[in-house]
Amino acid sequence: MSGAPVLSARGLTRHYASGAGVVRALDGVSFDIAAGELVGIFGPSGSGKSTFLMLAGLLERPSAGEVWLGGQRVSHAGVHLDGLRATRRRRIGFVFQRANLIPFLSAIENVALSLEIADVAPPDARHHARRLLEALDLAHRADSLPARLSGGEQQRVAVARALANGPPLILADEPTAALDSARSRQVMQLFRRIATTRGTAVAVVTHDPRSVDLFDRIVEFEDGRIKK
Ligand SMILES: Nc1ncnc2c1ncn2[C@@H]1O[C@H](COP(=O)(O)OP(=O)(O)OP(=O)(O)O)[C@@H](O)[C@H]1O
Repeated sequence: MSGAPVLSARGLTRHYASGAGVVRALDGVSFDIAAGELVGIFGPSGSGKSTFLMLAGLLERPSAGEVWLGGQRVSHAGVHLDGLRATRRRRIGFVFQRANLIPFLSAIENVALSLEIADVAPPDARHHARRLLEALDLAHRADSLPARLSGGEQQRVAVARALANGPPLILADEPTAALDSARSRQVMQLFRRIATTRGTAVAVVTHDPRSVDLFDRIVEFEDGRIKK
């Protein structure tokens, strides 16, 4: 299995019924992301970027096409999404525009929770969560509630949470849209570091041209397709 792309999208398509017509949100998108690769997904509003992440992240079923993870076909038009829950939890980490941390849990508890949901014993989860926060330069914030953290710190906790189960794939949807340019750069550098040092495949949807130098590759969407 080694050498297979971490993520392979093949002819990925998603149509939505809209009034009398059909919206072709995604229209036959194929591309691979290898281990250790940081890919930027750009394109105008409505071009299908978020839809792609929802399909690649096994959160929605494609109308046609397939999603392969590590050389294994996991999603296709007939798939039952409920049956993919365990695969999603083990193999994919998500980061969204807002950190969406649980407000009454500290930073470390937010990270540990995602491990406990995956059946890690609470003391081990807490230990691992602390190590992750240390690795992301957040050890000194471990016991703070989200409201006491800056936007950039919250987003780094969200990245720690996405990394907690050691997924081979991270999917991020506009993770820096709510941040100023310095903090946005810091979060993008974090993705760069994760890809390089852990060999994680990372796809980041963004409108922000300031971090293009960090990407290994840029994919541009237009009208639900990859722009040639
Ligand atoms: N659940 C849905 N039902 C109907 N149409 C949808 C649905 N989700 C997305 N669409 C449509 O599909 C198209 C692609 O949307 P998508 O959110 O993937 O674009 P995007 O590139 O992520 O845009 P943005 O940069 O604004 O987030 C749009 O025309 C959108 O209105």
